[in-house]
Formats: sequence, structure tokens, C-alpha cells
Amino acid sequence: MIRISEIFGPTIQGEGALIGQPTVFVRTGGCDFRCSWCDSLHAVDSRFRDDWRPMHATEIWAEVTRLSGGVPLTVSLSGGNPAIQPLGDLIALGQAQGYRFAMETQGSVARDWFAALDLIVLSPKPPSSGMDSRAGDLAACLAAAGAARAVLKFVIFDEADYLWSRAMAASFPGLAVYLQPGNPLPPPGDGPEPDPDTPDLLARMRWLIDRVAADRWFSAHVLPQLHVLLWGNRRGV
Ligand SMILES: C[S@@+](CC[C@H](N)C(=O)[O-])C[C@H]1O[C@@H](n2cnc3c(N)ncnc32)[C@H](O)[C@@H]1O
Ligand SMILES: Nc1nc2[nH]cc(C(=O)O)c2c(=O)[nH]1
Ligand code: SF4
Ligand SMILES: [Mg+2]
Repeated sequence: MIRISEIFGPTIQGEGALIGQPTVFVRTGGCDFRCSWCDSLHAVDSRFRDDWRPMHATEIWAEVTRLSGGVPLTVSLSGGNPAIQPLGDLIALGQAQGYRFAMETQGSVARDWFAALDLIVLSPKPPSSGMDSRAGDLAACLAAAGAARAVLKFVIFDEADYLWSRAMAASFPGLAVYLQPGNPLPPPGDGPEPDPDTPDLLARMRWLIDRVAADRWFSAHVLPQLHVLLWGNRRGV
């Protein structure tokens, strides 16, 4: 059984290497991290575990097929940490019907089914998160992924995050790098999500671009969270 927080879409992938691509999200419940600024605490905090549902791969697949009208697209696996769920059967089921699978993970847990992914997005956590991402754990995830395409995605709130990310990226010279400004969020409540401070997000993205340019870090991609610019902090988009 796979612990599911939500399944939604089609929407567009709002972040990183596949930005703009139509996708259906499968968000698993539960995470071995608890980042101070996590924008998906409803899939992390055990306070919300009553909203999570154990589902069979076939049940999840029926929902993805319904949402996508049976037309193959890229399924985005996210969470929580999807790596702590048994997702191999789901991936096999979908790929047999021509669907592709991308997964977002912080890179703390490696699984052999990573090798079946079409894309693994490793998103190690910089100092502002309060977490401790280790290069050795990322290397284990990469080894598990084998020949699967892998990229790095860093969330940057400040100069310390930037310097940390630059050093971490230097340890993995073969991987494409995506940088996105962090979106500060209050803890989730019962009401609607608050609107993002878009001018501030864009100002920090301009800062990030200046920072990358000054360092001549020309292999890095700097991107916004496009879904936040379009729909704010709403869930399910
Ligand atoms: C919610 S996480 C779930 C997958 C996995 N646990 C991880 O962190 O990669 C998906 C992506 O959102 C990013 N993210 C989470 N909170 C964010 C925030 N407040 N601002 C910008 N990006 C954020 C994470 O760094 C990660 O790249
Ligand atoms: N549109 C959209 N793009 C995303 N990219 C990564 C997301 C995530 O929460 O993992 C996300 C999300 O929640 N929505
Ligand atoms: S690792 Fe990902 S899901 Fe877990 S707390 Fe951090 S941002 Fe949220
Ligand atoms: Mg998100």
C-alpha cells in the first residue's frame, strides 16, 4: 500500500527541469525531514495524517488515468518524501501504458526502483531549512538511479543557502542545476492559504540571477515556482 496525501491535475510542472509541462501530481504522505519552510506540510506533519489514505498502485493508477483521460503524460511523484513509499509497481503500471515518471525527493533515502524513473529531481536542503542533507546520501540515490536522468534543484532563501548549494553542486559536476527562490510560508491552518508576496519573490529571484552572474555560474538555471506566480499558495495546482 502507498500512503497518499493527494492526487491532482492535469496542471503544469511549476518547477525545475520540466517547468511548463502538463503533468498529474501524485503526492505521498509522510516525510523523514521537516524543513522549516516546507510548502507541503499537509503531506508531512502527522497532524494531517487522517487526511492521508493507503492506496493500492492499481487504485492510484485508476485515478491518474481518469484525470489524464487515458492520454499518456509525465506523472510527477512528490510528497512528503515519495522515496519512503513502495512506488515500483505504480511506475511499472504506468510505463506499460506509455506514461513517464518524474520524482522529487530530498535525496535522503535510496531505493532500487529509482532506476525505473524517467527523471529524478534531487533537492537537498540548504541551511535555512534546518535540515542536514549529506552528499553521501545523494550519491547513494544517484547510484540507485543508475542510468536514469537526474538533476539537482536547490531552494535559496539567502546568501548562506546560495553558497551551500554552490558547494554541493560542485560535488556533482555531471548534474544540471536548477535554483529557485524560497517562498516563506506560515504554518498551514484551517482557512485558505495566504497569498504569496510576489514582488518579494521576484526581487529575490533577481538577486539570485545577479549572484549567479557575478559567480559566472553559467551552467545553473534560475527559475521561479511558476505555479505560485500563477495560482498563489493554493493546494492542488
Ligand atoms: C514539497 S517538496 C516534496 C519532495 C521532497 N520532499 C523534496 O523536498 O524534494 C517539493 C519541492 O518543493 C520545494 N519547496 C518546499 N518548500 C518550498 C518553499 N517554501 N519555497 C520554495 N520551494 C519549496 C522542495 O525543496 C522540493 O524541491
Ligand atoms: N504545479 C506544481 N508544480 C510543482 N512542482 C513541484 C511541486 C511539489 O510540491 O512537489 C509542485 C506543485 O505542487 N505544483
Ligand atoms: S523534505 Fe520536502 S516534503 Fe519533507 S519537509 Fe522538506 S520540503 Fe517538505
Ligand atoms: Mg509544491
